[in-house]
Amino acid sequence: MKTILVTPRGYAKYGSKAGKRLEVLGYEMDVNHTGRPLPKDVFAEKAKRASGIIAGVDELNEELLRKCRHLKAIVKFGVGTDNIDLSVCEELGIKVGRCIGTNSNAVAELTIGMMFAAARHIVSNAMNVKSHGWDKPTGLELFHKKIGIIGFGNIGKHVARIANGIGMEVLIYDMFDAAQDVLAEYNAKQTSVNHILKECDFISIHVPLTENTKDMISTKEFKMMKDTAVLINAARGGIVNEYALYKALKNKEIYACASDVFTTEPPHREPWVDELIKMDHFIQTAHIASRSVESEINTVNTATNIMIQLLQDP
Ligand SMILES: NC(=O)c1ccc[n+]([C@@H]2O[C@H](COP(=O)([O-])OP(=O)(O)OC[C@H]3O[C@@H](n4cnc5c(N)ncnc54)[C@H](O)[C@@H]3O)[C@@H](O)[C@H]2O)c1
Ligand SMILES: O=C(O)[C@H](O)[C@H](O)COP(=O)(O)O
Repeated sequence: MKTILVTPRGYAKYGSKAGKRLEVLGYEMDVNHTGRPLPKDVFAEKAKRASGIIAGVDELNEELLRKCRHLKAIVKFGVGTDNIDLSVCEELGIKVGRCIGTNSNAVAELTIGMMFAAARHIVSNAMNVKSHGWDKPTGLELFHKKIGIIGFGNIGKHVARIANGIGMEVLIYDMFDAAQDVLAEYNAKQTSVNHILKECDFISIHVPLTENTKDMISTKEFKMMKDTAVLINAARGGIVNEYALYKALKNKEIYACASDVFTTEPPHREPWVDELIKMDHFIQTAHIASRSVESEINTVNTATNIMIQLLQDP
């Protein structure tokens, strides 16, 4: 029997009907119902037997891919494929699909939520009240402030749309120039990364993790930012150099940062990482940006359609 390995929790929750469409085509569904990512060794054993994998952030590196002798297709339950060695997939003829746009509004809404939370100390103040305090910190408003969006793809555009509604001035940077009508639609001005770093009050990262974007925001870039700047990273760990971020926050070079991602997830508990995570002007969430009911249902359907298409392609 040919098997489709499915690891994401969203698929286990909402995918039983969609999974039947693959069963009708003769595939057995091996769905991870644990609610947690599979341990690496368990994932590897299951992957080696699979014809298709609907994967979350599970690592599909060269060593494992070369052992997956039955594997025809991988569908990323989301968009970021930095966990999959794409060049080895190409060499081995393993097709790779991703669910473009299905989670982009979910990520944009979390991004905007983090901007408000970081600017108004919502998390640290709620924690203070939970431990019987009644501190009253003063924060910053978003209205009439400049937001710099680095990466103007599906998520960046949703962030721009919401930021417009809040009354922010929207500046964008992308490696590809946006067309004038698209800029007009999002009421956005195209500029350079350096201009965004120097001039923006809120800076939000929405590029993929690649060799070009690793450490895109590090010591030099923090020095360029305003000391009132708020940085949001709901893209990938490693695009913002976390040690440089720790130094910048410790030295009050920026106002605050909120991050949904970390280079290693969960973060390795080194002393400086613990110190960073405890800082009042730093918010860390556990890579939850894509996890809304709406986004997970959308992604289940799209991932299933793509898997069927890839398995049927000659
Ligand atoms: N936190 C989460 O749960 C979560 C969820 C979804 C996506 N993401 C991350 O967000 C990223 C963006 O997602 P998306 O759906 O908007 O993807 P997308 O492909 O629609 O947009 C990415 C944009 O980045 C631009 N880009 C790529 N490299 C660049 C560079 N070096 N400099 C400037 N621009 C560059 C591309 O041209 C593109 O416009 C994903 O790759 C993923 O890593 C995170
Ligand atoms: O790139 C994405 O779409 C998401 O960051 C990623 O896939 C989240 O994966 P999850 O932890 O929800 O499996």
